[in-house]
Amino acid sequence: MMQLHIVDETSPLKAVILGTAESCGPTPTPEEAYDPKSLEHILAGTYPNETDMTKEMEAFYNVFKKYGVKVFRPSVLKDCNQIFSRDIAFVIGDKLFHANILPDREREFEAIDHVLNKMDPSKVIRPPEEVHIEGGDVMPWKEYIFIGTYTGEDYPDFITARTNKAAVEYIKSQFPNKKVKSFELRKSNTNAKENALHLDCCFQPVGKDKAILHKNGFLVEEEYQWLVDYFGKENIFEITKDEMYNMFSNVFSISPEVIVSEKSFTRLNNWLREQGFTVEEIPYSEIAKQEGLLRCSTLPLIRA
Ligand SMILES: NC(=[NH2+])NCCC[C@H](N)C(=O)O
Repeated sequence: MMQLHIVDETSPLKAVILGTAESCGPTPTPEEAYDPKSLEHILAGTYPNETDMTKEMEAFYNVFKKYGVKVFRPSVLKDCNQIFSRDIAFVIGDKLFHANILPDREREFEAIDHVLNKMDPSKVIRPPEEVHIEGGDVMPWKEYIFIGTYTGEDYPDFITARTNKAAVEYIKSQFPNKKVKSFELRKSNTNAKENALHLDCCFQPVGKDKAILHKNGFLVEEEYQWLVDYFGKENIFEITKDEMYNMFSNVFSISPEVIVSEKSFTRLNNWLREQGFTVEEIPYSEIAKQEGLLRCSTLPLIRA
């Protein structure tokens, strides 16, 4: 039986689900888009194709193989976008939570059944229906669980708001011994530069005590400031609006020392190397057009 174990974002990765771009279907119509960056590329005629995205995901797969990580893939559903495994479920401690994801994406979950079958069924949990939550908004970090949310009254108007207040309360009730810290995120259905789709689109811890952060992704200044104070200004790489749009905060840690990043993220990759990290650079700019990147494409199951 598989022993799940995730308590942070960077401990050495042992097992992961990596999404797939295979049979991701034709270019969606503008009405079918559920994030502003995909919409932008659908309208401009630059939406990415399956061949290019599959190559990018293979490059990611090869990095995992190089570091000896056990990689599971979803079974391929016909004409279904299954790139962003992160959102369909998430692991905290030794439990896997079945995300109550955007209904447009619900189908993606059945494709990981063969992985769930390896787990103790009592450790696979489905939150109640009113709890809206996606893995991109959930980050266990030592004694904390960080959660991105949007609690405005206009929550139902935002297809980009995926984690609600009930989710924050639910996670608190499940983990009474953890400190659950929530962050209100800026949402826009139409402007990707003003939209933090998930917490991992404007923030991510790296290494043991550092973080990548974008101020404008946060709606409440004190919540942003809390992160600055927690990590310390000198340990933070603050990214610009354009860098957030390019998904700089969505790199992925294989260990506290090794980070997978996009090859064009020059300013970030140089900073990471200056801090002593090994940076595994891969091409991922086609997938980036769908407002997700490396962290979004993974669902970590075990970190040592
Ligand atoms: N964890 C993430 N940031 N995932 C990105 C998912 C992107 C996808 N286009 C969506 O809107 O659902």
